[in-house]
Amino acid sequence: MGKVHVFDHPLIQHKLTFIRDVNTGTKEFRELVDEVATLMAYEITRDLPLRKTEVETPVQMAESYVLAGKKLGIVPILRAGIGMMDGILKLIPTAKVGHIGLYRDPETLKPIEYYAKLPSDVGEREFIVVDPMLATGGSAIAAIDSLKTRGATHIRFMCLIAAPEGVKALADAHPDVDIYIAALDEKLNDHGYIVPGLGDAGDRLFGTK
Ligand SMILES: O=P(O)(O)OC[C@H]1O[C@H](OP(=O)(O)OP(=O)(O)O)[C@H](O)[C@@H]1O
Ligand SMILES: O=c1cc[nH]c(=O)[nH]1
Ligand SMILES: [Mg+2]
Repeated sequence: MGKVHVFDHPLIQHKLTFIRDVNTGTKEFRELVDEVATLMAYEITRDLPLRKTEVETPVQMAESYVLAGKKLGIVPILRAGIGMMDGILKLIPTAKVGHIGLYRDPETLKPIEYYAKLPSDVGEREFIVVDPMLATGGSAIAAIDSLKTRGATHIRFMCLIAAPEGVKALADAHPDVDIYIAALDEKLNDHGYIVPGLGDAGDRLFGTK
């Protein structure tokens, strides 16, 4: 079973309050999601492996460290995942980016894939799949299915807000995938929205409502 990590860093929790706020407009919402994504990227990379190296400083040679693990890939789930991408790339600028396009059918709540484009060296990378919302879990499960079908073997999932139903569904479907969240909310409502949540992440990011 994958682990579930809740990032309780005070800056993340503070910014999340304003992301949730119904009175926060599109510009500020987008900026806050970007900032929280950067902070979450800082936390999620905490366990990346290092190897020792040497560097010549202006004073003398010094023992130091560089990253030594697999190369990284970020996969935002379109659309809303795009809102987290730049914030992550600020800290991991050499990561390659794959895109998986999914929307939730409003009647059935089932995800429909409409796009997938991944780096060519999928099998050699460790992927972080990102989406602000983990509701029923259907979209995250489908995105990770799609990545695995194309050869990915090391995958983590990162979101802002998760419902318990989505965490359970994702953990059951992909027990090898660790889940990183900023907040675990109460439940889903009858329309599959997270309660209390933040509303429709895509619409709030892109101003489409
Ligand atoms: O866990 P689930 O029940 O699958 O719901 C979560 C999905 O719903 C939202 O996307 P949406 O379908 O609204 O598409 P959008 O990003 O294009 O707005 C959200 O960004 C997730 O991808
Ligand atoms: O609460 C929710 C659930 C799914 N997608 C969203 O954007 N918000
Ligand atoms: Mg949406």
